Amino acid sequence: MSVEFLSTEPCDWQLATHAQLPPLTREWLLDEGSLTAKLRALPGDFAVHLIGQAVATPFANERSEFPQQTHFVIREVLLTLDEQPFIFARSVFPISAAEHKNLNLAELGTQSLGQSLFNQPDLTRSTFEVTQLPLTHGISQLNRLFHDCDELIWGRRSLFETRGQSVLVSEFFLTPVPIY
Ligand SMILES: C=C(O[C@@H]1C=C(C(=O)O)C=C[C@H]1O)C(=O)O
Repeated sequence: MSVEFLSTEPCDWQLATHAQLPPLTREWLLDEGSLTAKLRALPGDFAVHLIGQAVATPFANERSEFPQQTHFVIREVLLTLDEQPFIFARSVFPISAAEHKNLNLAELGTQSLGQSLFNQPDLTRSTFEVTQLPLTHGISQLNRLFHDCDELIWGRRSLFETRGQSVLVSEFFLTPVPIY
């Protein structure tokens, strides 16, 4: 069964240290803790809505994070509070990570990827890269569809490493996140 992912175009990323981030934006984008935990601390019922998870071809600037790998799984989700989408997240990981018995990535379903990653004792995370999307980007259009709101959507990405495996996680902060 082929999956229709929502991400249809890559983003331009830059190291967070080079970006001029307003203070509240910085507080959200550069928080190194679990975004799932951060959302769960807000009012409302938290849920992960799975858009899709399948073997697929990442964008070139995602593949370049895994120079030795050739086959990948892509996972896209919406993190919601009371059914309102707060975060659109896209994760890319090699098949080897999907098959790793301790990571349980292949069976995640609507469980949060973060709950699996942040339970790993040897977890490390790279420096954040950030992006601010143009209104024409597909993810900005997604936000308009959900929230009838035009904003330059902020995103961040980082590379998690655990058990010799790597997971590239990109998270896009939709307009209910209090940074707009
Ligand atoms: C990495 C985390 O996991 C979150 C959940 C995701 C998922 O279930 O696919 C993807 C990205 C994150 O927003 C986290 O909670 O920090």
